[in-house]
Amino acid sequence: MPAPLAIFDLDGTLIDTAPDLIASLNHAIAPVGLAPYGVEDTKTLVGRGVRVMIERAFEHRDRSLDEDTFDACFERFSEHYRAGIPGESRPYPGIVAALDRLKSAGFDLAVCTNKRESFTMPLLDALDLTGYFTTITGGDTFVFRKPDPRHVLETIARASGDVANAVMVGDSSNDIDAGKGAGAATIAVTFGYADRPVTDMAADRMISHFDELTPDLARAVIARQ
Ligand SMILES: O=C(O)COP(=O)(O)O
Ligand SMILES: [Mg+2]
Repeated sequence: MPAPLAIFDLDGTLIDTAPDLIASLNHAIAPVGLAPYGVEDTKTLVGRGVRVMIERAFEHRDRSLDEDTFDACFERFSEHYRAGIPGESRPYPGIVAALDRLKSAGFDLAVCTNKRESFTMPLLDALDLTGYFTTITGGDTFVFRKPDPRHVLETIARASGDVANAVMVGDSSNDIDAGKGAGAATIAVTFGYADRPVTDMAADRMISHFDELTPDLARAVIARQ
């Protein structure tokens, strides 16, 4: 029987990345004359990767976006974001202790994020988190990504886990929908960038601080499946 597996979303779950995402977005859109966004806009912009974030930034300002403009914005975003890592991004309070607890209790840990690998890996490295995870999959690891359940299923497969013994921890409906669709247990965090009320996501459990994420809780949520 494979070890229990705890799978974490990244932006808004493991790491509070909002200030850096928004700063790089503003850097990317300034030359085309789009007014800057604030950190409070993260909830309506972030969650489905950089492409969608840039598309939404134009949509929200009622501006059309052609492919050349997108490419230029994407380039500017990528260069600025990568150069700034880790910037102001920090692991959420209590997450490192929670990862330590789970690991000590025999859990394997994985990351399943819609963030591209080329941003994900350096950020996890810079914050000394990489070593915790047996598997890290990003928004461009496969041809599908959350909320597609296959992103979760393939992450579990790469971690040699079992969906019946896995829990997906995330902040947005992408994470909870993908986890539930895969048949995994789900835990929603209430401190991230949810695009809709966390109470509406029907996760198996909600937590408002990582102090609540104990091996007992993770096992209980998995057992309830
Ligand atoms: O980069 C994004 O838009 C979302 O990333 P996440 O899946 O880690 O929340
Ligand atoms: Mg997230």
